[in-house]
Amino acid sequence: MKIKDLAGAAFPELSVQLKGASSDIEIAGITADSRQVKPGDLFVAVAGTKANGAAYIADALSRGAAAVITAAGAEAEAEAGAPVFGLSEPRRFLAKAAAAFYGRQPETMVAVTGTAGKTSVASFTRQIWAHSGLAAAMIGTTGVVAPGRNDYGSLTTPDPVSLHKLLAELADAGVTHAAMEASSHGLDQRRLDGVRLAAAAFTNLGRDHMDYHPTVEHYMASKMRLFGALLPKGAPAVIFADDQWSDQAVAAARKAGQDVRTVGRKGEFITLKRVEHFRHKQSAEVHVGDDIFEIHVPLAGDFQIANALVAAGLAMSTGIGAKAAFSALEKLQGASGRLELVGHTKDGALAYVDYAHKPDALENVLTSVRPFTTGRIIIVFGCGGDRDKGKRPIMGEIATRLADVVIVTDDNPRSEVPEVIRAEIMAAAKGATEIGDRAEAIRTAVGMLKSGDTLIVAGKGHEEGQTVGSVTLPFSDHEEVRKALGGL
Ligand SMILES: CC(=O)N[C@H]1[C@@H](OP(=O)(O)OP(=O)(O)OC[C@H]2O[C@@H](n3ccc(=O)[nH]c3=O)[C@H](O)[C@@H]2O)O[C@H](CO)[C@@H](O)[C@@H]1O[C@H](C)C(=O)N[C@@H](C)C(=O)N[C@H](CCC(=O)O)C(=O)O
Ligand SMILES: Nc1ncnc2c1ncn2[C@@H]1O[C@H](COP(=O)(O)OP(=O)(O)OP(=O)(O)O)[C@@H](O)[C@H]1O
Ligand SMILES: N[C@H](CCC[C@H](N)C(=O)O)C(=O)O
Ligand SMILES: [Mg+2]
Repeated sequence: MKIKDLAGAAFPELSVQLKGASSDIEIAGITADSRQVKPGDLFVAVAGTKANGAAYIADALSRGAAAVITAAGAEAEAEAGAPVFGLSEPRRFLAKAAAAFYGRQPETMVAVTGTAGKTSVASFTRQIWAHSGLAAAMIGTTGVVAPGRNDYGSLTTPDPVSLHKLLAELADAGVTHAAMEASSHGLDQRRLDGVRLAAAAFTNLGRDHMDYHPTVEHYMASKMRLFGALLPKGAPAVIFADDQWSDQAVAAARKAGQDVRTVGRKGEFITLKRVEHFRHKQSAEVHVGDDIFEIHVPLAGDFQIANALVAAGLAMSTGIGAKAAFSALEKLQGASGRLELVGHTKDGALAYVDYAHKPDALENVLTSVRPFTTGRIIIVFGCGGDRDKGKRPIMGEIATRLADVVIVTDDNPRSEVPEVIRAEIMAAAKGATEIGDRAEAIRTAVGMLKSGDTLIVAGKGHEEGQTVGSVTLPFSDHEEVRKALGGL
């Protein structure tokens, strides 16, 4: 593909620089990582959190880059060898150029943002579409699920080059519908700017990623790019109505001229009237216009009703009828490691694996299991290293307030000293026990279970590794819980 065809009219800044022969430069591939450059590739230098790609232009050229895009101003300093063009938004260019280069995307794409519930909503939306016979996919924290495909994930929102390569593969394999997660990092770093969205959704906002975002307003504003910058005018914006931040999300979508569809107790598109919680399932009455539906969700946790309604809202905004959407909910499978029942003791104490690794999620999950726990709630959790340190004491406090037995352990300490992370949690977790080794912490907790108790092992969910330093050792909460239950 020629460089002039990569970004089309979207980057007049580039068009004016592409004079004469330079506009016919052939591009063999695109990358933002100089170490990945192959001869003939376009290297897009972007400024990141640790490094500035502009410092690697020489490296990219030495590996045979055919051309370079960098921040306006930085091109003057680059060594010659191939054309170097300066743009005001290299990250946006990267996303648009990757979309143009790989070309195809599933016809109907939706994206969901929010602090908690993204993976669940993306997974549920895929399941509702699939229930109606559509070739549907999901892309998110747990990976990629599509007909005949199930890949383990790494980033919640992949970088634009991997994302568009993936979307083209899915479209070529016949996938027509895809639901993806839009993380705040992804939105802020323009990873989704090349995706053609048919609808988008917002679940809620709570504390997360305060190591990356300077303020909660910046965090919310990054999320609101989904409506303000990405979703086309007039397209459906499905918004969970019962969160503290719902009004701001509605205002952002209205300002962008979108078709706002609220769901929840205060929702106008899908109105939640009544919920009954059982041990492993929930039933609810919902109204859509003048129609009344009784829905049954075979999952525990109040929050799953909220996620199910957002997913139904997205499906109903992309061609699925209300009846079909709600009947699909009866067969819903929870996303791996989201309040997932992994087993129970002989006398019926339940053991769940959950992905709560932030305060609101922990609070939600602990309050969700209280109504059906006649004995004690036992929680095993930790906090990740190289991530928001402020959430550690907050999560310590929540755990001790809402659970009866708290065991603080390790969860991906990464480059930090695990004892220090645990101490920061323990400082606000009066009466908690500290057991660094996660497998031992799980064994200890399972060994304590008595009839009526509920165990929650939180923080790692679907993860298959424990990252200590720069090494990821195989580790699965599911497996450790099963092993411990088997040994009773
Ligand atoms: C903080 C963060 O989001 N970092 C992501 C970001 O890296 P960055 O732009 O900050 O990279 P950098 O290291 O500063 O380097 C800047 C640029 O120089 C380039 N470079 C660097 C070295 C070199 O030799 N040559 C070279 O060209 C890099 O490729 C990069 O393009 O862009 C990279 C490529 O897209 C990501 O891999 C990387 O994710 C890191 C690994 C990460 O851990 N991200 C997490 C925090 C994340 O994104 N999480 C969200 C939300 C999770 C959730 O709550 O669900 C997610 O979407 O997963
Ligand atoms: N709607 C919700 N409201 C509050 N908490 C929720 C909600 N949905 C899920 N949770 C909690 O958050 C955890 C993660 O859920 P999920 O993976 O669906 O969210 P996510 O937004 O994708 O999270 P991440 O950003 O970490 O990928 C669950 O295990 C549960 O503890
Ligand atoms: N997407 C999140 C996942 C955190 C999961 C938790 N197990 C941890 O390692 O902190 C992040 O990268 O911040
Ligand atoms: Mg997720």
